Amino acid sequence: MYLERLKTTGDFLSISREHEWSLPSGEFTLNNGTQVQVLDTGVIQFTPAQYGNKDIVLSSGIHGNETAPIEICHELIQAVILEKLNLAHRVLFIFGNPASMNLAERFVEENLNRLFSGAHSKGEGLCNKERVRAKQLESYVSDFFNQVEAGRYRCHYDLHTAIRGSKNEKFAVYPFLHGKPWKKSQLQFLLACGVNTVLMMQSPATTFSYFSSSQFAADAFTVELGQVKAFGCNDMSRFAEAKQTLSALISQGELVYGDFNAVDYELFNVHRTINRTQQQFTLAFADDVENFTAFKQGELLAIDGEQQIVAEVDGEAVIFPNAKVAIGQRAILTVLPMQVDERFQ
Ligand SMILES: O=C(O)CCC(=O)N[C@@H](CCC(=O)O)C(=O)O
Ligand SMILES: [Zn+2]
Repeated sequence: MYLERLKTTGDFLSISREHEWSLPSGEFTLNNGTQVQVLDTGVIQFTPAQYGNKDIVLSSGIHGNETAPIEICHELIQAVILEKLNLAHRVLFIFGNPASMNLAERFVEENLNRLFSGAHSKGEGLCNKERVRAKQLESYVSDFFNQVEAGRYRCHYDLHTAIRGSKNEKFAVYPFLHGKPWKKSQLQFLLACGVNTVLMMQSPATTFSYFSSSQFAADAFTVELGQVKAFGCNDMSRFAEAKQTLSALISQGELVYGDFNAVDYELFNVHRTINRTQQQFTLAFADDVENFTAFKQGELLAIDGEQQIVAEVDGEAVIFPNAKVAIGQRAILTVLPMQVDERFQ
């Protein structure tokens, strides 16, 4: 049984990577009273003996080759199990796709981060391990939030890295809130993580962060920390603030920020999503063109079959351009700068 090894090493990441798609559940209690429950491979829940009012989900490795956040979460989990970090709140850590970590790939068969909010079960006859995993992850998150009394504070930070370089190295995606106000306190939290750039989505999505935001009213974000690198090849000093702030989030009753200052942030409204619809799909710019590169109105962005897709307005900037996505999926997100206004509370 892996539990003895987990107790002595705290290395839940290695155990998860050795059990790519499932791991028998098990539990134990730390000397400080924190209950440790392994729910599945990559899924570990911590319940302090006396816990505060926050229910916190930290996920990473939803894409297997996005290693910096996996390394951060690995170290946090290890610190908790080895009792170097005392938790103040209930926390659910998720390593999303251990099998794709072992391949050093984004996914094995299908992009896990397009399979939430029930998308795992759409498309008749379609079944694969990522679909099964998405459904399981939904139920772990759902149980985690629902196991305790209603009305508690919920958050979910789904940690990723971008495929391309980015003019803004760290940025977050604020899922569509269906007209609810964006929270300044969340911008402050992200800033404390070293993330000053936030994109406001304008429509529902099948991502993990949208799932927690829409179904559980959690403060949920996709957070992009740097660029894809192999395990061990990240300059972790670039993510020190993120690790420190996440550690504080789970170990301190409340986080305290300085005054909110709009000039600290670079905010972007999502202008449109460009989907790949045809087999023949090419981007009109090179692989080293970074996220947040702005185009002039009329400049060519992509060719989708016969259709030329051009920038609609001056300053339309590209995020996550990827010509290799499956047909029907997002190939580019475009954004325009925006300011803090009355829609932020
Ligand atoms: O750099 C890229 O092309 C992708 C990085 C990544 O995985 N981003 C997430 C964003 C999810 C969201 O829109 O909230 C993804 O594409 O799944
Ligand atoms: Zn990702």
